Amino acid sequence: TCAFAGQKKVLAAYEEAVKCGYSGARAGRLHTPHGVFDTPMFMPVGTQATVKAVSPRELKEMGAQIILSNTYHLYLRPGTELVAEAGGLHRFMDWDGGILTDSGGFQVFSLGPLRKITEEGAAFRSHIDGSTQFLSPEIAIKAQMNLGADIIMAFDECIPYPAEYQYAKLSTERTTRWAERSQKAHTRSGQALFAIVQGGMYQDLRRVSANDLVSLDFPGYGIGGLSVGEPKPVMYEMLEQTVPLLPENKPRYLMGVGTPDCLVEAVRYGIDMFDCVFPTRVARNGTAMTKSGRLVVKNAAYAKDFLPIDENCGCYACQNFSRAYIRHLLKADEIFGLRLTTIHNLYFLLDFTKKMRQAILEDRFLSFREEFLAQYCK
Ligand SMILES: Nc1nc(=O)c2cc3nc(NCCN4CCCCC4)[nH]c3cc2[nH]1
Ligand SMILES: [Zn+2]
Repeated sequence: TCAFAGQKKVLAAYEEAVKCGYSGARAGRLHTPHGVFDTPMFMPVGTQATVKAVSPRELKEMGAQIILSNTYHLYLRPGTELVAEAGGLHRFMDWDGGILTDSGGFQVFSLGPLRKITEEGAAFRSHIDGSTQFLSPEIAIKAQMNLGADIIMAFDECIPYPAEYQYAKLSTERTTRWAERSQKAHTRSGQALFAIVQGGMYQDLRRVSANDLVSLDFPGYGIGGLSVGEPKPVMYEMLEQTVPLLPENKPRYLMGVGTPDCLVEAVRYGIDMFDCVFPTRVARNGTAMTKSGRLVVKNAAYAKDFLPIDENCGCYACQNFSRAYIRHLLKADEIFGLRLTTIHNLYFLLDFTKKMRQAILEDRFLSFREEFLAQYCK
């Protein structure tokens, strides 16, 4: 096991990671000001200070440990100073578990139309009111200190896919300079600042990015610039190049991933933390996640199906309601229908990472992965 080495200035520490077999899979515990959390972990996404359609009480009940929120959105609305005046994001949204905020590095490039990137930062137009806005490492870090999350992310550029080698090289070098500026601007003790590895889909740039950020010594590392439309084998290859270069005793967070098949592969490479809007987003169009793939509850086939979505699922939806009932609600545009599919999908992924952790601790992760992939149709 890798004992936790003392880290200056931070609490997102990594304790007792248990290696499993010859895979890089490990089960660890993440220390934050709001508790100690088990990894591998899935983090439900609450972009605008709410995980859509579910309450903090329901999140707690289904086993959520850390939830994600977005600096880009909260900076534009309601404003991060306002959240600070409200007592910070935990108070504002009544969540006493862990919170991780993304820095805006992805949202600016994926949401903000018309953007211009310079050494200083990124100029963009607000997707809300079209106003001209600007984010830099300093502004993004100050905004995240105002929000008061337990783990915050360095300001980076998520390189689009595909990208020319030269562009990926220059952007990755700039992201490393932005990481250093993020570090200098980060003065809030007790809050962990993670760097984000870039490098596009180029092995050498991925290695340079990882090595440069490791030498700047962060308490944890995000792996960015993936799940941006590249084929899954390319994503796995980038993980294979990057993860081994990151310190064993620090958490690795694969940003924006994902579906259960991606999670089980990424855990094998040594990833500890995941976030994705996928479970909450597909829930809102009536799709439920199961261990054999997706189940579109809205389909006519389930009109008289009085079984739950998944008979072996312990979630509130599966314990109390049938497919026929949920389908009826969805067809009738009843909000409760979306809530039930969302509760199920979040529970499914939270439970899935719990099952992976258990398999790692019992040294049977590789057979767990085999069995799961055999049953799961993508
Ligand atoms: N700061 C930052 N840097 C990144 O490179 C990054 C890379 C990311 N890649 C994704 N992928 C999300 C893909 N998602 C899948 C489900 C449907 C909506 C899009 N999210 C990301 C977030 C990111 N955040
Ligand atoms: Zn369920």
